[in-house]
Amino acid sequence: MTTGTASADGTPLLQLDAVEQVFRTKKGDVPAVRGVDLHVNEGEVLCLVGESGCGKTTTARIAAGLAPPTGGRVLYRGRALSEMGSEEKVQYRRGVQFVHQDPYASLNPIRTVFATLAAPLRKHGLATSRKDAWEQACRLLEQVDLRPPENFLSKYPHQLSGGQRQRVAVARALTLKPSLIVADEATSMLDVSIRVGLLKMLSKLRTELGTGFVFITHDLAIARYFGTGGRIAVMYLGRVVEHGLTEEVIENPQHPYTRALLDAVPTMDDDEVGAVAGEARKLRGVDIPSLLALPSGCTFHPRCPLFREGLCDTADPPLEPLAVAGGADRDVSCHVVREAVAEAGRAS
Ligand SMILES: Nc1ncnc2c1ncn2[C@@H]1O[C@H](COP(=O)(O)OP(=O)(O)OP(=O)(O)O)[C@@H](O)[C@H]1O
Repeated sequence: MTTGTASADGTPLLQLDAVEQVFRTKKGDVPAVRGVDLHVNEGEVLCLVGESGCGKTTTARIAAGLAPPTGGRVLYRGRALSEMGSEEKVQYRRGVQFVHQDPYASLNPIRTVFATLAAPLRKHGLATSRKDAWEQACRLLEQVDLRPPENFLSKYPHQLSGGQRQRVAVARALTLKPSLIVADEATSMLDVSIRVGLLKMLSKLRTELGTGFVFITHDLAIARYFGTGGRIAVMYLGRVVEHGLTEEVIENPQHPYTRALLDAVPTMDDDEVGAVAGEARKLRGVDIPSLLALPSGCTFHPRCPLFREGLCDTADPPLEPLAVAGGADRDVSCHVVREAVAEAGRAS
């Protein structure tokens, strides 16, 4: 599987342009997303990873049009959502679907599976009759491997297992033949064996239907499995700190935060983690700082094993392309790594 393609004129399917999200709370302003630039091409998978609270869900909700950002723009096929007319908005809403972490919360408990799948088909005029809706619903359930579909159509969410509910949620997302699915920790509430089955099914959809994905997960092992052939963006305190091709980032991480996340993946072979400077692999601080009191300079500096006083605590490192030996298209925001790579380049 390879990365997706931009349209003929190079326009991504979906683009976040300097997106910000500040939540106003009684304790103060919470800058949950702080200037995020991301894009996903047709048929491509972009994984968003990072610890709890780093802004993944907020970014996903903005990408799916569920919350307008307080700054920046979201563009679908090159058109800013904020400037779209009503017909364009309908196309966007059909084209980009959201799959929630908790299918039990996202499915209407008083609707059968058939009613859940038929509602968007009817609303968008895609089913001409009840029989047509029933047949389409059967096909959708087969696509998500719920067979025989007739056994499921009359059931209510509480009569299904967690894995089956999430498959119904995916089937509902597929009703409008979307170009992009934004899946927010879609497998995290499931048991491991069921999780693997769902991931396999989503991968199959990716291949068979060519659907693009923004795939949110805190688990790098899952990102590696699902994101193969795509790109990965690692978030920390509302910012992207590293971005590149999934395999390259996972095999040769550059940002100390990405390296620390990979160290925490239990199944990861240590040999697969590349060495930047042979630094300690443990994070210095234990607690992630509060968004209400962000550290100066690089916000990762209080936890960073590469911390350099006077540099990392004063200047905020921009996310910029980094020439990684033998790699391509890497963006990293770290002063120390950038210096090390530049020095290595001068020495060679
Ligand atoms: N509606 C809100 N009001 C105030 N703060 C919020 C709101 N939604 C999210 N936040 C805060 O914004 C930050 C980012 O939250 P977000 O849910 O996007 O992170 P996440 O990486 O998806 O974490 P998790 O995996 O735990 O959901 C967190 O500090 C969270 O507490």
